Order: sequence, then C-alpha cells, then structure tokens
Amino acid sequence: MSGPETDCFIVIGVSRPKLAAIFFSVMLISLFLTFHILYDSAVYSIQAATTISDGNKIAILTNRVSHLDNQPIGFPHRFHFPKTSRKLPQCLIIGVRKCGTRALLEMLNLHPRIQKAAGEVHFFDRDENYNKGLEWYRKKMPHSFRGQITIEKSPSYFVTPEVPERVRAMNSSIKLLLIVREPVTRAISDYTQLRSHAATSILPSLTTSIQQQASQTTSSISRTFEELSILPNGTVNMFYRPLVLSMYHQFILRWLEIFPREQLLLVNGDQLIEDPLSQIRRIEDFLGIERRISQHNFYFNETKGFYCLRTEMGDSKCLRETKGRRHPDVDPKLAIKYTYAYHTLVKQGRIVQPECH
Ligand SMILES: Nc1ncnc2c1ncn2[C@@H]1O[C@H](COP(=O)(O)OS(=O)(=O)O)[C@@H](OP(=O)(O)O)[C@H]1O
Repeated sequence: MSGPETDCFIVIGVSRPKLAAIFFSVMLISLFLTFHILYDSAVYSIQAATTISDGNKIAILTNRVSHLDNQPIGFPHRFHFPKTSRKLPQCLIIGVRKCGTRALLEMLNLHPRIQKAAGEVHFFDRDENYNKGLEWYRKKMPHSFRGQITIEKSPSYFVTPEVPERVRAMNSSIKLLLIVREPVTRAISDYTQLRSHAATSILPSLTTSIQQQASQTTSSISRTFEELSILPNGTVNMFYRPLVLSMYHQFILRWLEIFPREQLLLVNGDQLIEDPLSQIRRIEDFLGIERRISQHNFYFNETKGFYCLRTEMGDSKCLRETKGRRHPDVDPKLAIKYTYAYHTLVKQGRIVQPECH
C-alpha cells in the first residue's frame, strides 16, 4: 500500500526512577572526574617543578630529602606519579671515598632533571649484588620522569678492579663523575672515619672473638695517623690503606682503559667545599642539562663550617654530622713529608696526578 510518507519518531518510554538513576550516575561520574583532576593538579603543584627539555615541557618530580640523607620530605612513603618509572642510572659517581661524594650527590639532586638513588647500592663492586642481575639493580633506582637523569653513587666502585668492565657491559655511554681531593687531606679524612667507626663498633653484646677482632682494630685505630703512616725508618708508609686510596692514578688508569676520557669528569672536591656552584656548573654542562642550580641553593652554615643546601621549596638542610668531621691535628712537617713523598712518586712517573679545574 502506498501513501504519503510520514516522518515517524520512535519514542522510548523511560520511567521516572530510571531517568533519575541515569542522571545520578552521570553526576557521580562527573564529580569523580572533577575531583580527580583537581587532586592531581594540586599534588603536582606541590611536588612538581616544570622544566623545558628539547622544547617540550615536562613535569619533573622533585623528590627531595631531608637533612638525614635518605628521608623524603612531605610523604611518609616514597610517592610516585603515573608516567614515572625506575631506570638504570645514566650517570654514576664512582668515587673517591671521603672526597665529598655525598655532598656532590645531594647538590646535584637539587636539579629538576636529576633523580638520585637513595643509598649506596654497591651493585658493581659486590658479587652478591651483581649476581642478582640488572633488574635487581633497576628496582633499587628511584622513580623518574622521561628526560630525567638517574644518578647513583658508590665510592668503592672507583677502586674495585671488576667495576669498570661491569659498568661498560651495562651502558658503554654512561657518564662518570669522579670527585678527588688533595690526597693527604683525603687520607686524614679516611683515617678519621675509620677511627670513629672502630670506636663505635665494640658493643657489650658482641661475642668474644668479635670483641677481640674489634679491639685489635681499635688498638690499631687508636694509634695516631702519624704512627700508622710513617715507618720506623722515617719514610712514608705507602702501603697504609688511607694513603694507598689517595694514589688516584692507579685506579683511574683502569677506568681509562675501558671508557673514553670524555665520559669521565673529574670534579674538584676542595673547590666543592669552597665554592660548590663552580663545580656544579661544570657538571650541568657535562651532563648536557640546563644550568638550573644557582647560588640561592647554597648558604654557608657557620656552625657546621660547610655549605648547606636550600631547595626551591625553601627547605634548608645540611649534611649529617658524619660529613665534615673535625680532623686530628697532623704535624705540619709530616703533612709536608706526605706531600713530598706523593710528589716524588708523581715526578718518578709512578703517579699521574688527575687534573681538574
Ligand atoms: N657541604 C658539605 N658538607 C659536609 N661535608 C662536605 C661538604 N662538601 C664536601 N664535604 C666533604 O665530604 C667529605 C665526606 O666525603 P664522602 O661523602 O665522599 O664520604 S664517604 O666516602 O661517602 O664516606 C667530608 O669529609 P670530612 O671533612 O673528613 O668529614 C667533607 O669534608
């Protein structure tokens, strides 16, 4: 049958309660989304700093620490954002022990493009860790955004023979930071640390044999730096470990056999104490990141006698009391003797002195 075509509407009957339920569901979903967006942006504005990388804006998590090295400020547990992941380090502070490795790491961590590993991981120098594999190591790293550089420091990497090759196997283009200090001062700092550890290592609960060992260590440590480092014939004991570790050349050579010189930056640890910014700028350039750390991030603490750090959030913190210990007075004549012995080795070509600015 044909007839005039009429437009017809299909009317679906919806009962009032159903309509109300749909309405409330939509309301709830929009409320949830609005709250989620507001919450995210609030958290980001507290915790994130924005930086520009290669023309792209990326939000950078500033996961800062309190003065006791590893405790995050703000959140009781390490809080991480979506879009962050744990990455293997692209830069390592390989040493040298007692040259300011902790101060350097904390200072670099002020940079929005840098995330530091909290403790010393000792992945490459301890077989029991190395054998756990790279995935274990990666899980020890902090969460970071794309474009951030993860840095780990373990000063014993520098002196452990297997480490350079192991690091190369992980990443042959990794950047290496080596902080050095005037060698005699470093040796005295090392001696001071060993003495202080030995003094605190004897506890009443220890077994007799451990107590004996500890008291032997203590008796050697209770000897003065001079007694330990000068032989009975009056010459410098170049086998005394704190002095051996100050002979940087023998360890550097191993690294330079594995890595090109451009991948290793020597940082001047004495300068880091006097004028931290001068060294931090060199490192920002070396890492190819914007110069974001400024004089504002440092202030001199008269009581501590060292520079302390100030974050963008206005928190200020000094390194803990084990950093910046008072050194024993060493007879200046002996200090000259060590220095002379050291320079004699340099002249004889048995030591290549590292140059840094
Ligand atoms: N800003 C600031 N605050 C405190 N201490 C500072 C700072 N900058 C460098 N230093 C020097 O760092 C020395 C400790 O070096 P490390 O951190 O490499 O020591 S360790 O190997 O990790 O034990 C430590 O050595 P000592 O003075 O012997 O304690 C300091 O001299």
